[in-house]
Amino acid sequence: MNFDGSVVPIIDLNPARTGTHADRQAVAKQVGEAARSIGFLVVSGHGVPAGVIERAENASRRFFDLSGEDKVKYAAPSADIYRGYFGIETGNLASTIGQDEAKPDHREYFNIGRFDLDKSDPYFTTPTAMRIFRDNIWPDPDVPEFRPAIIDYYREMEGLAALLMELCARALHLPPDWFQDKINKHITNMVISNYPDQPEMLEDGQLRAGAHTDYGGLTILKTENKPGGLEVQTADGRWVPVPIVAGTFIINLGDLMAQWTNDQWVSTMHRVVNPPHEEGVGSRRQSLVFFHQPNYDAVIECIPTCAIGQPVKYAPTTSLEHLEMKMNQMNDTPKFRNADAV
Ligand SMILES: O=C(O)CCC(=O)C(=O)O
Ligand SMILES: [Fe+2]
Repeated sequence: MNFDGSVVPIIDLNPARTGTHADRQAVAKQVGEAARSIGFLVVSGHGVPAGVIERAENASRRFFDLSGEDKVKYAAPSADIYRGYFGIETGNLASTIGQDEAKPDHREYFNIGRFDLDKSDPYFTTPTAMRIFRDNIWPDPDVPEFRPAIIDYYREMEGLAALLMELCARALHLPPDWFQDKINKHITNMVISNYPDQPEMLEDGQLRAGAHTDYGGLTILKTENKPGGLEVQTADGRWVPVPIVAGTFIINLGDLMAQWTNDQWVSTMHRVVNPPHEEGVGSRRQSLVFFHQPNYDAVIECIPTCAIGQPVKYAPTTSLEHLEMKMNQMNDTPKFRNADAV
């Protein structure tokens, strides 16, 4: 089942989308095996149109091609707003696992949140909601195609995430809709990261993205096959590359899935490494990352089928409580420090 000898399996979702009940169960079983062993999987047959992906990738590339001066026009107006453009080396993901001294990640990124809130539903207007559902910042004047392309892509990701969560429920011997009321008002942040060409070596110990686990339920990643890519840490501590297969997405579980399952499933440590020096020129790499995050008030506690015969490891938390705990650990270095150097 593993792709090309990798520890990360490739799983065809097509039978789960179009097949019989038995087909769905069979795909769910594969998802469960990957979740239990490495916490990463590569999915093909996902049904997301290639054109939607391509438009989102092209619009994003055009955004990052703007001058630093143009890009900072789309930066968040204050540090507590996690939207819009963040300049190169503004933070280090390794700070979220306690490595406060780690050097800043050599990437720039753009954050997008939900854009279609039903304001007649009080969930979306509470003081907590006001803090989370900030207005998006769109680069309309400079890249008018960005907003529609990203909205279409984000909608596709919502559908794919719902399918994956249903497969997770099946794999955990839960009713297929078990996660439904925990994700139907999700608070997903999508991050588009650009890792620029690296003509020069970075500082010792500095990476494109430092080691971390993701904070939410699951992450859907679309990236490129470039020198200097994504690595996952195996249970015995080795770092191994994740295969980049045309037309697929990489899925990884986040901390909430590990807590829900009492660590039967893994929220795997991963990082983005630098290209070899001789391949630094031409190594520019872009990732579209959909951090599927359950409803802010979703309670995360050991699910019944994972509590059998084992002590429960984690105290209950909520989706938002965990997210904010991790966000507060992120050691933001001064923002937009080198914005015009890219
Ligand atoms: O760009 C990648 O391949 C993954 C980045 C990542 O792990 C993240 O942004 O959380
Ligand atoms: Fe990550």
